[in-house]
Amino acid sequence: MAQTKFDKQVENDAESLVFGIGRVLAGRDLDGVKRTDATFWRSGTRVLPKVEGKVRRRSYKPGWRRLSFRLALGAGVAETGYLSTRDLDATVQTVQELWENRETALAALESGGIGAASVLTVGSAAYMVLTRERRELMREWVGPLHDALHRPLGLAEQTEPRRYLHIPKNFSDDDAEIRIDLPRQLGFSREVVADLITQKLALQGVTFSWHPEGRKPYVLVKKTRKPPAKALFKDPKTRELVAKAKESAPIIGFGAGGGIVSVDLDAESPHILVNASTGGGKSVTLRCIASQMLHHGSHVFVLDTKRISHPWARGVPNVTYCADIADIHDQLIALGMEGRRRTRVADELGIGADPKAIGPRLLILLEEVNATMKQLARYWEKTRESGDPKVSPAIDALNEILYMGRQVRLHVLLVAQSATARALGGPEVREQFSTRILARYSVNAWRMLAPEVHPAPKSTKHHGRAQVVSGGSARETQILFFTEAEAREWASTGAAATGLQSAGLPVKPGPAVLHQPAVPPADSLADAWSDPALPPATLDPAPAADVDVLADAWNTKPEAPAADPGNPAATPPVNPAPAPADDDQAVGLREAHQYHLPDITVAALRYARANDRTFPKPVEKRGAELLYRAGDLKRWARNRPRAATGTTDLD
Ligand SMILES: Nc1ncnc2c1ncn2[C@@H]1O[C@H](COP(=O)(O)OP(=O)(O)OP(=O)(O)O)[C@@H](O)[C@H]1O
Repeated sequence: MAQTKFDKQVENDAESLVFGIGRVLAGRDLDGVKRTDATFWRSGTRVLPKVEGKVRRRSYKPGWRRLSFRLALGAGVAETGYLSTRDLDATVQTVQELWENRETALAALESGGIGAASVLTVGSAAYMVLTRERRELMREWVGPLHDALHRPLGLAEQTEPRRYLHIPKNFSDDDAEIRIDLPRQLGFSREVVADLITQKLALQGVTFSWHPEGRKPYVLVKKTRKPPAKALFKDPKTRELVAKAKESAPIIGFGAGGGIVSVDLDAESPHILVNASTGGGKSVTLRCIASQMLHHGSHVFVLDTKRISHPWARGVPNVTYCADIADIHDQLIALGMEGRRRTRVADELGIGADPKAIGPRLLILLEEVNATMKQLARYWEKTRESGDPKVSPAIDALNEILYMGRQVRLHVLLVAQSATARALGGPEVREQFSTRILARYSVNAWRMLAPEVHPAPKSTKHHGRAQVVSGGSARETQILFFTEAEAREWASTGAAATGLQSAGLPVKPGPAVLHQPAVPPADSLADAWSDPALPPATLDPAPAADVDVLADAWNTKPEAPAADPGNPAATPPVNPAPAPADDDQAVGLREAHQYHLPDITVAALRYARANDRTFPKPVEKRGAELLYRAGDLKRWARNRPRAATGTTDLD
């Protein structure tokens, strides 16, 4: 008897059902297409020939895992259904009650929902924070390595990267070990694979040990050429090397194999940028460079709005410590003037002149540039008068100094945290720092500050470990560590102590007192280092071309009207708050307390005189009593580490 259409349909459906159940139990794709070489017991490693379209990750899973998942899902659905049908009356009654009290139910759901949503949000935020590093590792390193490596290794693109790339979160640490599982066939080129791993993970000084034997071949990657774990100044050999280093090329630290890492401020890079997140070793780096330069007779200007960044430097000869924003403002302007004077001197001396004829090397340590720039802008906003330029002349001066050539022996060591690095913005400003020291940096900070080195080497948390970027390459460096006492001792000895370069110079130049007159005050830097044969420095502002680069970057003020360089008379006046006339009075400590520093007791002044190295030097004597310049005492009070007395108020 002929088969009816209905019979055929039943037969087909039964057949499909049997096949479907078979596929479910075998853990195969339900549409029956075999896409990968996965079996019931083994995961897949490649897509089968002639398979088209996207192959999902689940197609690589072994059959038994897919079966377990399906059984668990089915059991869950069945259990829920069973519970609700077991007592049908109760289920119906519950639904009816909910419907009758739908307002209350909705209100309960609403508040419950808000609670659940809050818990979910907090949970998600915590999850995001806790897994941030892991996600960054996958996004920045494991994923890109897989993209580059799967083909040379003969693996399918869809292979789960974590299945064969075992890369620890801290893979750039000295003792980290990277393991990469290899296909059994070994039909790949070791050179190509090793090269790709080194490049994609930005590894330096690593060796590969191949293990092709057995069922699970793999390669291990370990760092073998690494910088020393510590670089301490107290080590006699290190001290000897430091003593031999040139003034223009202080030792920054030691690289792979113990090689010296230094930067020649005359030949390579007049200014250095230090970027690190908090605790990344910024102060230690600055201490290391500044103390070595002081040892050779350089003069250092610490501009520190944080006030306590460099306690070791307070009172050291040739160090001017400015913690108060008014003094930082004045000092930057004086340094700008000095830079201009030096440019003229260099011009007059011509090529081949002794660079020392220009004056001692000057190093500006600018701490936390982001905060400092904001404070300078606010200070100028408060003090400027009508007719003054809108942009802070101190910011202009810094900008100008950054653009001065290395011949003027004026160097800036600038500290920025990563947020500030973004704010540095324009490539013009960044280019002035051809050497950049980065430690504990984010991928974004690296992209911002060292885009020429790609991919960014992974940052490590090893104390004192940094990347010194210059000339288009990055050197992993263990920064030379001076304790505060060592830095102080080293800075106070050598040329600084013999006065080799300080002859005829004020040990601690006073603040620049900037007023309307065209000639700088007697105690300004410009005067102190001026060659009498040269015309006095005038208060011309920064060249118009460079006026707003930093100001823009830190979003301070609109562009200042351009000054006419050929016409000093047209120069906009630079007009910070004039120093009160009585600042020049010579006063004893009691008078100082009575008339100038009422918040500091006479006893405290006496104590400071005996114990504080930064206490001003007396200028006169009245009988047995030592007298001090009132302005010096006030400046000292403003710049003390924590004292608020006399501090410039920006609010
Ligand atoms: N080169 C180094 N060698 C050994 N230890 C170091 C080195 N650099 C930094 N450290 C350690 O890290 C700590 C933090 O360093 P440092 O104070 O310089 O960081 P920072 O970036 O200035 O921090 P903050 O942002 O809080 O001012 C130091 O106290 C020291 O213990």
